[in-house]
Amino acid sequence: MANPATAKTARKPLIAGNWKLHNNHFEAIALVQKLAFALNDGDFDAVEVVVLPPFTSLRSVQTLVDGDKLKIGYGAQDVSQHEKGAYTGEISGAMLAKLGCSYVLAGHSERRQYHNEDDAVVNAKVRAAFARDITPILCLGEGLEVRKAGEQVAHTLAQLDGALKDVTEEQARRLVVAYEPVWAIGTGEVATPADAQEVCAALRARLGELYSPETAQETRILYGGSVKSDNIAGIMAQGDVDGALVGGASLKAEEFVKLVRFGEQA
Ligand SMILES: O=C(CO)COP(=O)(O)O
Repeated sequence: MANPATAKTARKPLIAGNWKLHNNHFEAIALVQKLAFALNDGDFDAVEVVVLPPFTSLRSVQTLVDGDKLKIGYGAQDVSQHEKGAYTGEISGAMLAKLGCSYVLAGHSERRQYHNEDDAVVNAKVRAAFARDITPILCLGEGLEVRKAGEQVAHTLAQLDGALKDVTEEQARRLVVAYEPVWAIGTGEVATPADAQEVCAALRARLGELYSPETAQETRILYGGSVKSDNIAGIMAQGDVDGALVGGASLKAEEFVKLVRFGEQA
């Protein structure tokens, strides 16, 4: 078994901003420019920085990132499980790949809750992303009732199993997992570092069972849910937490920059 400390060092931290339903394309450009202006090469060497704007802002973000050779990555918040066809309102993996998206969220709790996405749909979306060489950020997490019942580990592991059906080991090596307890999203109710570590460690162990210990050690596992500059340091100090998936705090450039510099926060 690899030394956990060594293994963690080998995984580059990822700080991803999920903008949700915020920022038209003008606002998106302004925010990415502010981030690019404030962050330096040292930041980008230490941490991978990614933004996940709404679909309508992706083209503008692509043009800015490509034109100015910015080191900021970008991706989408959702992808259709379908390749093409009569699916009004859907966006395919091929379309996202054409826009240069490196990442796409799959199974965010807001999609599960408001769009009835179950594990089978999430699995199809994960595979649709991999089919286009886009890295899915697979979101998992329990609601408050499950947490109160102490079932958070079993619940998230079942979501992981469901989402990774027919995903190959070679694909799993590129996967990013995000543990986002639903009760901590947008509520200001952040999980304690120990809460985050408990589930992230269990997810990594399950990846080891489903694939191999090597793959489990390579996979980055993020925490998400009310991450702010004043709580990120404790969360990032955990052995199995490799980054953060950030909603509200990613909409303000100054705050997002502080998150990227999590090592400097108290
Ligand atoms: O859902 C989240 C990121 O995907 C978390 O959102 P908040 O950071 O606003 O709680």
